[in-house]
Amino acid sequence: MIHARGLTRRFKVKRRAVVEAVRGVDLDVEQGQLVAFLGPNGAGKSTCLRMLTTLLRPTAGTAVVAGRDVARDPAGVRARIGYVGQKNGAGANFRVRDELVSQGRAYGLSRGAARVRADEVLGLLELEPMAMRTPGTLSGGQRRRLDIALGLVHRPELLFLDEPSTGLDPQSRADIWGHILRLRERHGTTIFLTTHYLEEADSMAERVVIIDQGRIIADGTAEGLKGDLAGDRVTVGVEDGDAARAAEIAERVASPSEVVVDGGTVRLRVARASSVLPEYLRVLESAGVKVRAAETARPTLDDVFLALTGRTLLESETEGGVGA
Ligand SMILES: Nc1ncnc2c1ncn2[C@@H]1O[C@H](COP(=O)(O)OP(=O)(O)OP(=O)(O)O)[C@@H](O)[C@H]1O
Repeated sequence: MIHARGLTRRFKVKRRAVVEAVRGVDLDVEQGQLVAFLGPNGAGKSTCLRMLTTLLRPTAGTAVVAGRDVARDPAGVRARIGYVGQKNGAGANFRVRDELVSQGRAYGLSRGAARVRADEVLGLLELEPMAMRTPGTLSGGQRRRLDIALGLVHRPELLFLDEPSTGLDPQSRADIWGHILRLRERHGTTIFLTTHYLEEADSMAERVVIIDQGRIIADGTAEGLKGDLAGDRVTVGVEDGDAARAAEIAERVASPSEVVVDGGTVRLRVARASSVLPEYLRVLESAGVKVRAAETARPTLDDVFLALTGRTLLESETEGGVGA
């Protein structure tokens, strides 16, 4: 569905300065996949999305999207994809159903066919009760559903969603996700979305692609990335005087990728806490080290980003972007 090679975009900002927003991105997305595209502010997500949806020409590289080349046949790409941007504008004055009908007409459907399709997408996004209202009277979550409905009128095989759940309350976010998952399940739609909510990407998407400073730095299932790149955390509390020995024992029995001693607390990063912890506790006990507390935690996608870049995604966000 998406095949990008060496996709690159530079922006000239001042007389000589150039921002390399996207630097040689290779990406393959197969039909029916749900991919979450993550990265801090300024990482290059929107620029990638705009190139893949033909809104922006690549400086270099190629992309074939839904079987059409973005540079040679942008109209062909646009006819086959749906794009729901961050701020989509359904006009505030038309009724919801009329908005959908006119979108269908804009895609070349006859008046009758556009009406039939409008009713279909109203049903798909459970917007029937709002059909006769104007978008201005809808809640944030309902408006977002209307944005998605508008992106689906022409039955795209591939849907791009830029931050579909941002700015919504937790219940509306869950509701939007329910609809996204259903769309994929019932219609096999390929979905490529950006999100700032790491937990959502973790639990909902089958594939996570992480971009930083214009380059893809990780690509895989959330579980795979966390297992390979971050590892579980094990925290053990001992007497202050025993901490160094507990750390030394950890090096021997737990194969940790990281050991940090902080007062009477020993923090480890290990591949699989559930199999390491019992043995570690047993050896500590037989060495006479008294354990006050022991705790394990699964890694998060932020731990993956930290392992790859030395920064957390959240830190990078507050830095206000890490452009080239
Ligand atoms: N039109 C432009 N002119 C100059 N620089 C640009 C332009 N568009 C984007 N950039 C720069 O390119 C880099 C990538 O921006 P982009 O918007 O793709 O990031 P992003 O990952 O989508 O960020 P966010 O999460 O904040 O939306 C940034 O450094 C940005 O300032």
